[in-house]
Amino acid sequence: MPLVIENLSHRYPGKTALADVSFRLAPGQFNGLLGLNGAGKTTLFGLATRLLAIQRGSIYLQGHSLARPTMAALRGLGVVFQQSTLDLDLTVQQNLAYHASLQGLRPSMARARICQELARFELTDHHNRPVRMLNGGHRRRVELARAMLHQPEVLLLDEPTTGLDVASRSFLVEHVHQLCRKQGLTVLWATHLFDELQASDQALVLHQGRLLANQAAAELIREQQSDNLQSAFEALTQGDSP
Ligand SMILES: Nc1ncnc2c1ncn2[C@@H]1O[C@H](COP(=O)(O)OP(=O)(O)OP(=O)(O)O)[C@@H](O)[C@H]1O
Repeated sequence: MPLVIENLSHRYPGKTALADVSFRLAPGQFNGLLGLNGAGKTTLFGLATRLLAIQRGSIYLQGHSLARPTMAALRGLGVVFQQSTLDLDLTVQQNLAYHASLQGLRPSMARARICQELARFELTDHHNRPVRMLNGGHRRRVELARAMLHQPEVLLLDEPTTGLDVASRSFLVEHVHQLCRKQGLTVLWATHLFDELQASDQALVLHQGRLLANQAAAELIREQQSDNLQSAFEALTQGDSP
């Protein structure tokens, strides 16, 4: 299994952010991590990317525990954080080349991979422009291209479409779904925008630190006797509120 989370709990001073969360992601699956502000999504991402130390529970990346990860296991992970981490003064190409060198890609391999990802995200014409000159949608595409450079098997994205217009949002949603279908990429996509999930995507509902559902979006809608994912989510989480 690409990513397994077992009995994960996390507490900040005075606040439980995650309470006994367990799930496993199947290969090639698009998983929407659905939760309102404060549900615990970013905390979960922080633990999976080792920005936060695991207090209780376990995370396995392709069978390797994150408590003692190998370099090979860590290379299986790509991440797009909520806040952009691009260098605005560097060009698109320079941002990607820097990341490729951090990932230890040989220069010839790095050039080839950068070309492929620029083409995939329709950025080739922008490769020489400083990131500062790109619009928000194109900047997000650069971050995705960068996250895919080392060909990870698992991609984590924390609310990647926040603040983007409709066209940019659907470009990203469609391209990441294609990566799952065509390349077998496993995706965990945190969002509170319900239309970003397709019927066959897995919907993981996180509410007040607890995982309330983990099933196909269509199944969740049926089970909650709702017309769409948003009302299914509301039915599920309202029933759970204190
Ligand atoms: N450093 C911190 N110290 C104390 N409490 C925190 C800290 N970081 C997060 N929290 C709290 O933990 C809970 C979960 O936060 P988290 O950021 O993981 O949620 P989220 O689902 O990512 O929300 P958002 O969409 O707003 O980023 C929230 O109640 C938040 O206020």
